[in-house]
Amino acid sequence: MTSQRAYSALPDGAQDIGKMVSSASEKLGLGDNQFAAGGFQLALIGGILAGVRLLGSHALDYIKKRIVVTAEFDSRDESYSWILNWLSDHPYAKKATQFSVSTTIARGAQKINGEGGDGITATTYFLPAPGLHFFWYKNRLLWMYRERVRPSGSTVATSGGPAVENITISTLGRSRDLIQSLIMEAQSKFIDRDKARTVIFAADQYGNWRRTKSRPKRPLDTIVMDPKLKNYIVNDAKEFLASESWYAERGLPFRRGLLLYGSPGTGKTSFIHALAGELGLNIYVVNLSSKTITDDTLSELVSETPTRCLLLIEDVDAAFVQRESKDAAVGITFSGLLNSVDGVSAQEGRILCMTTNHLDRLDEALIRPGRVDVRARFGKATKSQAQELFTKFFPQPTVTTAAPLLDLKSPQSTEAESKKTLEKDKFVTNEETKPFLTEKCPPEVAGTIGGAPSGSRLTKEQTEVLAAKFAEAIPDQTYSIAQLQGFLMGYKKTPELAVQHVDEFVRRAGSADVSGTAKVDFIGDESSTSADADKENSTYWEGSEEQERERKEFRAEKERARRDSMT
Ligand SMILES: Nc1ncnc2c1ncn2[C@@H]1O[C@H](COP(=O)(O)OP(=O)(O)OP(=O)(O)O)[C@@H](O)[C@H]1O
Repeated sequence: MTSQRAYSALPDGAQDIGKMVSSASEKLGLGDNQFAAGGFQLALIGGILAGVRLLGSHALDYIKKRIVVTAEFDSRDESYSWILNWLSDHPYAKKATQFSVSTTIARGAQKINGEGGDGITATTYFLPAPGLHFFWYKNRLLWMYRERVRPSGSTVATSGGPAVENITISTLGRSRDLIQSLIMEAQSKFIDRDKARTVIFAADQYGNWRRTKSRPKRPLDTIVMDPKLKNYIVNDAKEFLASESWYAERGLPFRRGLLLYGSPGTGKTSFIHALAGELGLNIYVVNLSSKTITDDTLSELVSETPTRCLLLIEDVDAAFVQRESKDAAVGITFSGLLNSVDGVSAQEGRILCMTTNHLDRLDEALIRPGRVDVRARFGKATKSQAQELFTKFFPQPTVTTAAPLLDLKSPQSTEAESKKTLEKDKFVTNEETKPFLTEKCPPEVAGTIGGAPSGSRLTKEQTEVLAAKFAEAIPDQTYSIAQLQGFLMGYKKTPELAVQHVDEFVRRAGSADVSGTAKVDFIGDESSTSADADKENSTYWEGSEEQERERKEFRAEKERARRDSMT
């Protein structure tokens, strides 16, 4: 009775609940025990109120779903970058009083640097700060909520990683069309941004792909190499990308493997960049020597590459040389690598490009047909390639009248003249050019080899004469293109001086320790490869016999060591 009286102070609805609870406790025979009855009643009231609240929030949720459309974006997903990029361009972001300033468009662990700008300072993005924002889109009011949350759980991808961000964009109504069109617009704006560029992704320490930079697409014709080999690889890759159904009909995994091998500085990486540009693919780079990469992260990374991309593993031999030298910190195993590149989770439609300076150090299993379909050897510059490099380095002029060539026979006048030119144009020199020039170099100019400024003062014919002289002085297949380019960098505006000093460069390089670089490489031609291609059902651009013999000896030695260790 006491408790019934106490309920009279409560509002009508709650009084009724109180009375019902009280009579229930009496029916249960708890009325005499004040403590038991009180506890029971409190528990029952709490339960009923929680139920009412739950029902209320469900009802609210239900109503919200009927009248509000919401899209959610998670910073771990690519779509988050589309939205941030879109928002940074929206008039609201430009006048929002609560905004965050960023030089990157970050999506969780992945950062998209503010590319562009003036090339010195990064582009700055102004974004609505975390919290609630209202803005207009196509004459409709939208609201956005941006928040930062700590990732829950500890998957490989998120453990210890930075905070995750969420954005929700909502509007009144029942149709998704408006928000969908916003998303499509954001996506195409984002894609357009990268159309003329090759985007490079690398694995970060959390096992996520992280966008590291984007570069203007490198034109294929800036790569000096055997044109037959160049065309072969490009056409092969194009044909591959267009043959998805052919692979599907035969039940073959839709993947292609490419191995580029040869001395350092012969253009393997540069060619891959140009190839990616030509195919319109982005590059995903894996560094096997990285201490944070394990079999699991590699497999996860490979499976997370997009369906069309170029997966690049540079210096593929390096990780396993370190492994053999018992560097316990290297977390990748050879079988882990094999499983990742051709395991079930490996993405379809990707071109795997591997590079190495030491073909002979690669395990046969890694480069067997199916994993590597095309092998291409990159050799030292032939005379004609040296000539081509020279003409590409000093681009064809727009001038039609011949300028007087600098007097090559009068070193004093040419040195003085070149100094004058160089005052305006500082540059770095490599070892070969040090004796002549010691200035600082501007960043590489995209689209030209090495960065020689366009609009030379010489005519095409004059440049060609100099190029022929340059090639004459360069011994065949002795220097890498990078070495020759390094030398030419010292004479960005004075091709005559380059020709004047080329003999000295050759003499110096000859007297320096160039063991290993003086060895003659060659780029095989198509005819010399057909036998191997038939034999191994794969297209090979083979190296010299000597290299092949070295490889066989190396394999035999490895086999002997394996057998010895078993006995
Ligand atoms: N064949 C080439 N055509 C045009 N440029 C080249 C060529 N070879 C080298 N270079 C230039 O030399 C530099 C180094 O080239 P690159 O990194 O592509 O060589 P690499 O063969 O991948 O070397 P490494 O084996 O050491 O990685 C770049 O600036 C590139 O522009």
